[in-house]
Amino acid sequence: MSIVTIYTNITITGKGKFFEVLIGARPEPIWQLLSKVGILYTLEPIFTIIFVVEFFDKYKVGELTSLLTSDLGSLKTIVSDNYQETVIGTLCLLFALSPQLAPVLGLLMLTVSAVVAVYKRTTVSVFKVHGSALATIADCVTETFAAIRTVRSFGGEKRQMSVFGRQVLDYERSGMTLGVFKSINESITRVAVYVSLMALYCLGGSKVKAGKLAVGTMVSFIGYTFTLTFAVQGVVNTFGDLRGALAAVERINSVLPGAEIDEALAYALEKDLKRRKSHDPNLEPLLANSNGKMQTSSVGYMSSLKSASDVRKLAESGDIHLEDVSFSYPLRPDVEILQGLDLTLKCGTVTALVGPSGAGKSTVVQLLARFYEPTRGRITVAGEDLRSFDKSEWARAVSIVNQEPVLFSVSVGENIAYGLPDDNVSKDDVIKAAKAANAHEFIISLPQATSALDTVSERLVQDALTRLMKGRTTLVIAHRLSTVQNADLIALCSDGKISELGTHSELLEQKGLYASLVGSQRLAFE
Ligand SMILES: Nc1ncnc2c1ncn2[C@@H]1O[C@H](COP(=O)(O)OP(=O)(O)OP(=O)(O)O)[C@@H](O)[C@H]1O
Repeated sequence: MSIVTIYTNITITGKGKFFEVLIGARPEPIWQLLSKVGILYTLEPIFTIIFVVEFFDKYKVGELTSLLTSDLGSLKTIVSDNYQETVIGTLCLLFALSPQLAPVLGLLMLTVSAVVAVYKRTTVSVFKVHGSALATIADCVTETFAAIRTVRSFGGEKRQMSVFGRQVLDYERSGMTLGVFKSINESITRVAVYVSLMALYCLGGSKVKAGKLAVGTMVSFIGYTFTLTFAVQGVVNTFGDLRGALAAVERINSVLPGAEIDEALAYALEKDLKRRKSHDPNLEPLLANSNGKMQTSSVGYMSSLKSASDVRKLAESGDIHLEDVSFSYPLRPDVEILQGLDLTLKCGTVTALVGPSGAGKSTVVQLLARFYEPTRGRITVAGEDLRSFDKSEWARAVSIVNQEPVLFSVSVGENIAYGLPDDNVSKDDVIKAAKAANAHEFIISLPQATSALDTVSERLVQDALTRLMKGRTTLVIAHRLSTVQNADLIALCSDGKISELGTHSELLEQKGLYASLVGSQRLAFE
């Protein structure tokens, strides 16, 4: 009687790439056969299967068959994480099981390999397009959230949504194309397998009939061919995809309940989208769930918001008051950044806001731009509470010029168009805006590169700003004394309040914090 034990010692540190399979010819002692059949190894990373065989009796076909049949299951389980290795390992065992059926198996392998090779060649570009479509979506999302303040200050939400929607549609299209390729590959492969199966039945059947092959051997042969080449592949792939998708859904679900919806902004966007006559197909997938109904809960209040023309009129004619404004950031509700701040920005004048680092100057700007609402107190424009203004319209009335401007990864022209109110901005509008910013000459000298904007003379930018500020209500936050001292009014912010107010000379005379900032050169000519 044969007593054969197989010890498997498997080390997997990655996917195997190079295999050398030694296949022995029968009949010969089992340990020799197994040592030749079973040594699979990869050079890098290491994938080694070592069979240690204890052999006490002579080799018998039937026992070998049952041994392979019973132990192959565990071997399959062990290596099933690595599909390629599974196939190659299984093939070795199948060759050992029945060299008579090997030609059919070879045919199957050749056909499948050819299909896979052709498929891989033809789908490289499809995969690339699909991958880059996904990367583009990721870039767009990263860029949008990194520059969310710029997006909001220009009222660019709809534009970003449209760009995102277009990219999602591109991704969907490339996914469909890829799906077609995958289906064709799957179909051809399956046809190859079924044809091979028929051939196996014919060939194997004739050998069984002639008494040259055991029925069990043939059944095992066919069974393993299918189980290991397709079922395992299909199940592993499907469950892999499903697991990934479920994990993603779980992550999304863990984030969504904590997200707060800015209802005023959501309402303004929906209203804006409805008002536009032009139909943007890129936005459709993103709005598919709204069914044309407002999603916001306070529609009554929202629909009483001031119209575009009212907002513009009030912004152009009225003073802006911050009245007893207190504010804490949502993530730090216990820290009050502004504590009853009062400030008036006179219509058409320049107010400079100065103060120590962390005093809350940028926070004031963010409240004025309505990135946040005051926790207490209110901001009024010409006596009207800012909360009664449509957020999108207010974004159009307010411009924020950052010290470090954000540029989106589109052309210079598209970056300029971002700040213009209409969706269909003409080239002339862009040129006009570029001229107003003293940037036209410089831009037309550029080959394509936006990064060279660093070389624009700061003087030119300053001149353009000075010109554009005329007649506009302006709040300047600056550390440059020349900018500050020319302002109509200087407000010093400290401890969340305005503690000093006046012109440059008045504040110097007060000999307070402003005078000491100037004295210590924290406000300085540069
Ligand atoms: N998003 C935020 N969440 C929580 N705290 C914030 C946030 N943004 C700013 N802060 C905190 O609010 C305080 C005021 O910040 P702010 O940027 O308004 O000061 P600043 O006067 O403009 O300072 P600087 O001159 O250094 O720019 C700081 O302590 C800052 O850490």
